[in-house]
Amino acid sequence: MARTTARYEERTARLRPLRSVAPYVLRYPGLVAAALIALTVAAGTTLTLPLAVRQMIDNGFTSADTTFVANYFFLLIGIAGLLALASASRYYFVITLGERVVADLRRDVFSHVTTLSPAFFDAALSGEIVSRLSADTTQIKAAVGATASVALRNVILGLGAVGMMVVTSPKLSGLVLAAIPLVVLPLVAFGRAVRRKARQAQDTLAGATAYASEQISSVRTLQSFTNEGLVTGRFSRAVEAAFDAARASVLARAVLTFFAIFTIFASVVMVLWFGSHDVLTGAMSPGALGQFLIYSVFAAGALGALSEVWGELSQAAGAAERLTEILAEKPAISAPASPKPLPATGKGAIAFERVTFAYPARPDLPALHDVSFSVKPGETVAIVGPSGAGKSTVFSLILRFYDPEAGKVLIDGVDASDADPAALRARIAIVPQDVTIFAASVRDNIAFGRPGASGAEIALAAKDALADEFIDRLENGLDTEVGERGVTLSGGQRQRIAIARAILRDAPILLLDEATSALDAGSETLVQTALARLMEHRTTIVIAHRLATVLKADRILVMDGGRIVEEGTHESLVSKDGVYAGLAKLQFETGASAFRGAAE
Ligand SMILES: Nc1ncnc2c1ncn2[C@@H]1O[C@H](COP(=O)(O)OP(=O)(O)OP(=O)(O)O)[C@@H](O)[C@H]1O
Repeated sequence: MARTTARYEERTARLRPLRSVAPYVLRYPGLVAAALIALTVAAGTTLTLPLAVRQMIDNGFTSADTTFVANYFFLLIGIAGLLALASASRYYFVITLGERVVADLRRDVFSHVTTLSPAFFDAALSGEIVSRLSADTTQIKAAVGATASVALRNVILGLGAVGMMVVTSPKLSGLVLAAIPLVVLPLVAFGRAVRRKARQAQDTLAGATAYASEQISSVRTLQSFTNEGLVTGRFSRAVEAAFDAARASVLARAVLTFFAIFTIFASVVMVLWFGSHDVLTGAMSPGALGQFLIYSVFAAGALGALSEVWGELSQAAGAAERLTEILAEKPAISAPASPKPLPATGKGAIAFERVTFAYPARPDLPALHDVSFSVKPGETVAIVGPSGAGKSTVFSLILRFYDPEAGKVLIDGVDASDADPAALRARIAIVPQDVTIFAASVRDNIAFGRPGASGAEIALAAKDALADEFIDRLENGLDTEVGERGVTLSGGQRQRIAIARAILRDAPILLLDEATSALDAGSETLVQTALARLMEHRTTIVIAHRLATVLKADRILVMDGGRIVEEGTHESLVSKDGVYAGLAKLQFETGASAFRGAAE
C-alpha cells in the first residue's frame, strides 16, 4: 500500500506542473464547455453502439418484421450522424483551445523574457530560451489539445465500458477484471522501456540538430577552413547514432505491440470461451455476449490509449515546468512602487558617487571600485583604458542594467535606482561598438530608435547620419531588406544606420562605444562627420579608441582595473607621464599623423 501511495505521489508530482497551464485554459470557458460537451456526447454515442449490436443479434435476425429492421437501421444512421458531428466538434474545439492557449503562453513568455534584466541573460543561453518558446510551448499545445482530449475521452469510454460490462454480465466482468493485471502490468513495464528509448532517440537527434544549425550559421568559417568533409562526417555519425536510438525504440515498440495484441486477444478468446458456454446453457443471450465483447474491446482500447497519452502528458508537464521557471523569474531591475520623476527640463547631467559594483556572475570580483565622476550637460567626456578596465560597465550602470552595490548613479540629479528604468532609458541614446542590425528594412532598423517616427523624420535622420549616400543607391532605398544581422551592409554603413537611429531618438545623453575596427579612409570620414553631428548639443560619454576622439573631448577619464586613475585633457595627461601617456603611446601610435594634423 505504502508503495502504491508513493508511486501515486510520484505521478502527481510529475504532472503537477501542468496545473500552471490551467489558468490559461480557464480564460476560455466557452471553448472548454463546448469541448467537454462534444467529448461527452461522442463518448456516450460510442457507448450506445454495442447495445444496438445486441438488439440486432437478438431480435433483428429472428424478427420477420422488416419494418423493425428498417427503423432500426435509420436509428443507427442517426447515431452515426450524431457521433460524427460530436467527434468533429470535439476536434475543432479541442484543437482551437490548444492553439489559443499556446499563443497566449508564447506571448506571455516572450514579453516576460524581454523585461528580464541583463543579469538573467548573463547566465542563460539565448538558444535555450528560444527552444522553450517554440518546442516547449508546442508540447503544451499537444497536451492541452489532442492529448488531454484523448485522455478524457478514453477515461469516459473506459469507465463507461467497464460499467456496461458489469451491467451486461457480472460474472464475465469478474473474470476480465481478474485478468487485467496480467495484461496491464507487463504492458506498463514495457511502455516505460519504450518511452526511455524514445527519449534517448529524441536527445540524440536534438544533439545532431544543434550541431547542424551551429555549422550552417557559420558556414563561411566552415568553408574558409575547408572543413566540409570533417563536419559532414561528424554530422552523419550523429545522425547514425540517432537512427540507432530510434531503431531501438521502434523495436521495443514492436515487441510491445506483439505482446499487447496477443494478450488482449488471448483474453478476449478466453472470455468468449466462457461466454459461449453460458450461451449454450442458456444463461446468456448471444446478443448479450456480443455486447459484452465489444465493451471489453472498448475498455481494452481505452486502457491502451491511456497508457500512451501518459507519456505525452508527462513530457508536457516537463515543458510546463520549464516555462513556469521562466515566468517565475523576477527582473532584478524594476521600477520602484512610486518612481521619482526625472526633472522635465533635464539636459543630461550624469554623476557617479563612490560607485562600487560586481557582476552577479562574478560577485567576488568587483568590476568598478569606488568610482566617482560627473559630466555636465552638453559636455563630451572620453573614457579610455586597457581592455577589461570597466569602461563598458560604466555604460551598463548609466543604463541601469545593473544596480551598484555601493554608491549612487545620478541622472539629472535623480538616483537611477529611484527612477523608472523606462523613463531613464528614454533620455539615453546608445551607439554600440558592435552595431545590432535586424533582419528588416533599413527604415525599420532606423525607426528602432523611436518607434512611430514619421517617414520624413526617418529620412532626415538618415540624411543627418550621412547614410542617405548609400541608401539612395540601394535597390529599394529605405525599404531595402538588409538580411540577417545586416549581412548585406558594410561595417561603415552599419555604423551610420546606428548613428541615424540615435539621431532619431534625439535623447539628451549619448553613450558612444567607438568601433575598434578600422574603416577605410572614406567611410571613416563619413562616420566621424556623422558622429560629430550627433554629439552636438548632447551630453556625450564616449569609450574612445581613436586619438581624434580624445582630442575633441572636453575631458578624459582614464580607467584601469575598475578605478578612475587619471582625469584631465590630453595635453595635461600626456605631460603627467602616467597611465594615459603610456596608453596613448601604445594605442594611438598609428594615429600619430592624426595627432599632428589635429595639433597643428
Ligand atoms: N556580464 C558580465 N558578467 C561578468 N563579468 C563581466 C561581465 N561583463 C564584463 N565583465 C567583467 O568586468 C570587467 C570589466 O569589463 P568591461 O566590459 O567593463 O571592460 P572594458 O573596459 O569595457 O573592456 P573592453 O575595452 O575590452 O571592452 C572585466 O573583468 C570583465 O571580464
